[in-house]
Amino acid sequence: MKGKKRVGIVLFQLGGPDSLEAVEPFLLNLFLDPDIIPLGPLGWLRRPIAKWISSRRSIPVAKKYAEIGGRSPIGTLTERQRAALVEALSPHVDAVAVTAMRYWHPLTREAVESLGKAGALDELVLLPLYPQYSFATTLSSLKEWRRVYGQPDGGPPERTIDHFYGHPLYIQALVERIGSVLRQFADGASIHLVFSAHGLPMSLVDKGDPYPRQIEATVRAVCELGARQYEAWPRTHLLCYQSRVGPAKWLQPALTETIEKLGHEGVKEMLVVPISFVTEHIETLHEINIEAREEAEKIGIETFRMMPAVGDSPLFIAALKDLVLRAVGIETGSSPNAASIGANR
Ligand SMILES: C=CC1=C(C)c2cc3[nH]c(cc4nc(cc5[nH]c(cc1n2)c(C)c5CCC(=O)O)C(CCC(=O)O)=C4C)c(C)c3C=C
Ligand SMILES: [Fe+2]
Ligand SMILES: [Fe+2]
Repeated sequence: MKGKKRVGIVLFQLGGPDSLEAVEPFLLNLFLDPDIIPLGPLGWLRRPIAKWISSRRSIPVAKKYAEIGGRSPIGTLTERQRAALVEALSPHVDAVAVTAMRYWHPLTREAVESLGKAGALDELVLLPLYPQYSFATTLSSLKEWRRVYGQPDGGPPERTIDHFYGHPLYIQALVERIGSVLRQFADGASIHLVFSAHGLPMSLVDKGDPYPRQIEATVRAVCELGARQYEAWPRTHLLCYQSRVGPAKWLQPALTETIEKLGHEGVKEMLVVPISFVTEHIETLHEINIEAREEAEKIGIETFRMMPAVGDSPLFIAALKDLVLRAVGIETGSSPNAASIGANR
């Protein structure tokens, strides 16, 4: 009998500064990315503009990183996901998983080097850890992969998982996380569920970026499943977008406006659900858990809670495992219904 397949897995993520000194070069890498800031004919100004923005922005942003422990936890938390995924896959395939961060170490180049050291592979699975596809995240990472890795002759066949916003185990992982926080309220049904996704400039949405539609689909699926599984599932939910950068028009409504509006309506209890992230980082730990919380308190909201990210929870790792096994054509028999997975964007 043939042994297990050797499967390379590349986990793509945004990355974050691992020290306060790394904040400025991290931001420089981010603002140098034409998929984050398309400059069109002004592209030749990219470097001076990116240098200017990152040097100015690094001062307030480093203060925020200082308040959440002096670094982004995204590297450590992604490493936990990577290790848990390899372990979960071990009965089925011989997995070699590496992480390719878009703007800070381990960068894509380092991921390619690590894979090179792993020896021959039967297949390669590209798995961006962004549940919802966006030009700014998924596409940017995959383009960087192609630039750095190229298309080596005789390389293993590549399978790309470019989104998983409706995967039943991912949805279940979110519902379970929300459920665990709902229990901390006297009556879950009467609180406000506020889904908060990372924002996106309207310029990308107008170019056909499927991200907002996929976010909406995730929210719908979570609420449908939650209402079926929990008697005290909140009767009201809203979707808003956080972390706008710069003066251009972004997806609306903003998280801050939403909190303000709910406060004025007399809402006293809310649970914020970060919906586009799979680990904690500055956007959840600072923007929601510090800044939005302060805002909420000021406006009279008495109980403000945030759902912890799906992280390396067994259900989320099971979702990633299922995605990888399907990508390499292995059926385990315990997989969820194929029809509900990876619906078209
Ligand atoms: C879900 C995913 C994300 C989308 C879509 C996205 C778009 C996007 N982001 C910026 C600018 C910044 N993002 C920053 C941090 C950051 N962004 C995401 C995810 C998405 N971004 C994550 C996970 C993080 C956290 C990284 C960490 O340190 O832990 C930052 C840096 C922080 C700051 O300066 O506020 C910037 C800048 C743009 C412009 C954009 C769409 C075009
Ligand atoms: Fe971002
Ligand atoms: Fe951001």
